[in-house]
Amino acid sequence: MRVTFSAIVAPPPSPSAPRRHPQLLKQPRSHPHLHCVPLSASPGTSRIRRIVGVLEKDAPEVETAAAVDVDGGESEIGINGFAVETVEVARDSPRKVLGRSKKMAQEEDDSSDRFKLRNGREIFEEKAYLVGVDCRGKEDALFSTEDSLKELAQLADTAGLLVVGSTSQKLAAPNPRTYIGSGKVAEIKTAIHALDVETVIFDDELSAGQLRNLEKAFGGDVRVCDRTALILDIFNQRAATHEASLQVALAQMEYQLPRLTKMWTHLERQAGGKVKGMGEKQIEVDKRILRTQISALRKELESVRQHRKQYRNRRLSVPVPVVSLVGYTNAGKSTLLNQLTGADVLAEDQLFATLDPTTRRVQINNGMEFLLTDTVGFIQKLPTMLVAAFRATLEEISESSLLVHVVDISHPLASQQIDAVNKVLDDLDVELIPKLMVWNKVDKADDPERVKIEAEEKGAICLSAINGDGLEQFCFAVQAKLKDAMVPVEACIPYDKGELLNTIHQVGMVEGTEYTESGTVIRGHVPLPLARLLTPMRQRVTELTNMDKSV
Ligand SMILES: Nc1nc2c(ncn2[C@@H]2O[C@H](COP(=O)(O)OP(=O)(O)OP(=O)(O)O)[C@@H](O)[C@H]2O)c(=O)[nH]1
Ligand SMILES: [Mg+2]
Repeated sequence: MRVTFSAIVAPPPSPSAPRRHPQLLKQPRSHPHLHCVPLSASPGTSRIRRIVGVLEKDAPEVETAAAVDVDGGESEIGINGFAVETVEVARDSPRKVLGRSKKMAQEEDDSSDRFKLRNGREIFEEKAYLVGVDCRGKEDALFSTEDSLKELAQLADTAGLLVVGSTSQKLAAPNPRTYIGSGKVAEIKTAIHALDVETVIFDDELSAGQLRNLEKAFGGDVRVCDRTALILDIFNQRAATHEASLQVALAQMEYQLPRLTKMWTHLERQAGGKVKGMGEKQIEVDKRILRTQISALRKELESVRQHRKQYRNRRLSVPVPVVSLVGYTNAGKSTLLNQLTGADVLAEDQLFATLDPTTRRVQINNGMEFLLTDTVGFIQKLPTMLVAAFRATLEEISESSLLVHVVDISHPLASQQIDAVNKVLDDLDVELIPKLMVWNKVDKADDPERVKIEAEEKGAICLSAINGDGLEQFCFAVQAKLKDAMVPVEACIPYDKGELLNTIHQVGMVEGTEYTESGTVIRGHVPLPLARLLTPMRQRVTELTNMDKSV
C-alpha cells in the first residue's frame, strides 16, 4: 500500500508530555510536530498513528470512534485531545516502495548509520536541502545570503539534520505563491531526486500558502519548512525546564495558528468531496481551540513569571549588582560563567545550548561581589514570536546593572553578529543600562596580538573564557563599569550595624574609612538601592561635619 505523507500541521505536544525528536522514529518524513506511534502491523509494513487535528476540549475521548476505509487505510478519532489516523506504511520510504534498485538497497543499509545521538537522544538524520533568497528589499540585512545559508546549515546540524546541498536565488521580490521563481522550484525538484532530499528548508519565513504550494510542487513526501520552524524545533528539543517548555510551546502554537490550513483537508478527500467546506469549518474550530490553548498557556506562563518576579525581588532586596551576559549564540557566555563561578552550565559547540537563565555569585579579589546571569543567545532573524515568548526570561536582562556583550571575535562574521545582538537589544528597552563589550575566543583568532590592540582602542576587553586569559582584567572592568553606575556616598555607620558595613564592602567600592565616636565613616560608591538605605546615615555625616565646623 502506498501512503502519501503530506506535512500535516499538528499542535505541539503539551510541555509536560515527554519530548521526542521528530525523526526519532525511523519512518517516512514527518512534520516536526507530528508524533507517530508505531502499532502492530503486517509483515514488511508498520502501522503508525498520526495526528491529524485537534479535538474540541469537551469532545468525547474515544479510542476508535469512526473508521473510514480510504485506500486501505483506516481513520480513527482520537486520544488526548488529538484527532489521529491510523495508516499502514511500508517500512521503506514511500519512494522506495515503487521499485528497489541496487542503489536504493544500498541506501537502505546506509540509513542505519543515520541514527545519531543528539542532546542525549537518538534521532534519525534526515537529508536537508537549503534555500536562500537575495531580495532587493533586503539591502539592510546584516548577513549576505551566502553567510545566512551557512548559519542555516549550522542550525540544521544542531537540529540533527544532514545538509546535502543548498541553492539561492536573486529576486526583485519574493514570489507570493512559492517564494522562489518557478525555474528555481524545478531546479530544486531535480536536486531532491538526485540527492534523495527529505526536507527543504527556506532561510526566510514562509506563509501558509507558500508552504503548501511548495510541498505540492516538490511532491507530497518532501517536507518543507522555514528558518523559524527550525529554530522553534531546536528550542523544543533543548527546553529543559517547565518555563522554557511553556515558552517554546507558546511560540510554536503562535507560529502554527496561521498555518493550520492543511489539517482537515483529508476529511474532504476521505468523503470523496461530498462534504465540501467541511475542512474549512474544521480549520475554524481548530483555530478556536488553538487560541484557547494559547491563552491558557499565557496564563500559566504569567503565573510562572510572577513566581520568578517574587524570587527576583527577594534577590534585589540584597543590593548585589546583577551583571547579565548577552550575545550571539555560541559566543561563549556559558563558558565565561562557568570559568568565573565554577558553575556547570552546559557549554558546547552547538547553537542555542542555553535556554534558561542561570545566576551565580562572583567575588572579586578585593571583596566586591556581583551576580552574573547567563541567558539565551541571540541570532539574526530571531523569530519575533520567540522573543515575545521569552520576554519573561529576557526581562532579567532589563533589570541588570550592567550588560556584558560577549562576542566570538574569532568568528568571521563577528561584526555582523554584534549588529544582530544590538538589534535585539534595541527591542528590549535596555538603552539606559551600561554595557561592556567583551571579545572572547581571542586564543582562536588569527592574530591575537593585533586583536588585543584593536580591543584596547575600542574599549573592549579581550579574553579567552576557555583558558582563563584576561579574566582578571574582565573583573576589574566590570567593577569600573559598575562604579560608573553607582552613587558616591559618605555615611556614618553605627558600630552596632556591622552587617551593613560588610554589605557596603561587598557590593560597593570603599575609598576611605574613618573611625569616629559615632561610628565608622565610609567614603565610596554604592549601588542606588543601597545609597537609599543609607540615607539616615548619610545625613548623620552632614550633621557631624556641621558640628565640626561650628566648634
Ligand atoms: N577556543 C575557544 N573556544 C571557546 C571559548 N569560549 C567558549 N568556547 C567554545 O565555544 C562553544 C560555545 O560556548 P558556549 O559557552 O556554549 O556559548 P554560549 O554563548 O553560551 O552559546 P549559547 O548557549 O548557544 O547561546 C563551546 O564549544 C566552547 O567550548 C574560548 O575562549 N576559546
Ligand atoms: Mg550558553
